[in-house]
Amino acid sequence: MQTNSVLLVDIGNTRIKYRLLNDDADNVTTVDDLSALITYIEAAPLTHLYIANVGKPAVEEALAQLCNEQQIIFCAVKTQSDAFGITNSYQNPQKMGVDRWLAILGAAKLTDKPFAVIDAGTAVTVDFVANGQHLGGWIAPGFHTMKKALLSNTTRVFENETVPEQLMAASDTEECVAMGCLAALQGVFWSAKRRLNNQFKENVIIFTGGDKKLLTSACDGDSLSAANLVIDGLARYAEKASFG
Ligand SMILES: Nc1ncnc2c1ncn2[C@@H]1O[C@H](COP(=O)(O)OP(=O)(O)OP(=O)(O)O)[C@@H](O)[C@H]1O
Ligand SMILES: CC(C)(CO)[C@@H](O)C(=O)NCCC(=O)O
Ligand SMILES: [K+]
Repeated sequence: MQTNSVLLVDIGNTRIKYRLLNDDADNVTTVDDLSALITYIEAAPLTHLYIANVGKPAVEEALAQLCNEQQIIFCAVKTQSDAFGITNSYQNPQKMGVDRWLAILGAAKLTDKPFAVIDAGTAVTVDFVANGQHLGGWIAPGFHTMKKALLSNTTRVFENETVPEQLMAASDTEECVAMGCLAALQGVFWSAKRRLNNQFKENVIIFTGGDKKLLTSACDGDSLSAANLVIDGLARYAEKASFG
C-alpha cells in the first residue's frame, strides 16, 4: 500500500481532523462537518481510510458507505485491551473512547518515561501510563464546553471569543469567564503533574488537542506537545497493517 493513498481521520464530538499517512504529523486539516471531508475523499486517490470515531455512529456509517462506493478499504479502529505493548486498565475497553486509546499509543511513541497524555478538546481527557500499563485517567469538560455550561446555567454571565494566553485575574464578566475556565483547565494539568511527580521521579506530560495552547503557559521543560496524537495513534495501526 502506498502511504499517500492512506487517509487517517479523527472524528471528534465537534470537529473532524484528517491527514494522509505520509504527511508530516503537524500537517492536519480540521473541518467543521462531514460534507467537507466527503468532498476531499471523492477527489483524492485513496486506497485505505482509517477512522477513529467518538461522535455519532451515523457519520461512520456514511463514510463506510462512501468507501464502499469508491472501493476504498474502510478500517474503523476500536479501543483494545492490549496493543503495541500497552495494556488498558479498563475492565470493559469498549467503553473507553478510541480517541483516548489512540492518543495513548501516539504518546507512547514519544517517550519511555511514565507519562500523562492530556487531550484538550470538547472534553479534556487525561490518561496515565507507566511501563506499558495504563493506570487510569480522567474526563473533564473542555474550555469551550465549560463556558457553554456556565452560560446556560446563569442569567448575567456572558462570554466572548477571548482565548487567554496567560492566567490573570480579570475585572470584567467576559474576561472573568475566560480566565476562570483557563484556571480550571490548568488545574487539570497541575493535578496530573502532581500525581505523576508523587509516583515517578522522572515523568513527562504530553499535550494534544485544539486547546493545547491554553496549557503551554502552565507547562515546563518536562512537557511535550503534538498536533494530533489521535491521528498519530491511527498511523501506528495503518503502518502495522502495511509493513507488519
Ligand atoms: N467552531 C468551534 N467549535 C468548537 N470549538 C472550537 C471551534 N473553533 C475553535 N474551537 C476551539 O477548539 C477547542 C476544541 O479543540 P479540538 O479542536 O481538539 O476539539 P473538537 O474538534 O472541538 O473536539 P473533539 O475532537 O474533542 O470533538 C474548543 O475548546 C475551542 O477553544
Ligand atoms: C471523553 C471523550 C468525549 C473525549 O473525546 C471520548 O473519549 C468519549 O466519548 N469517551 C467515552 C467514555 C470513556 O472514555 O470512558
Ligand atoms: K478530544
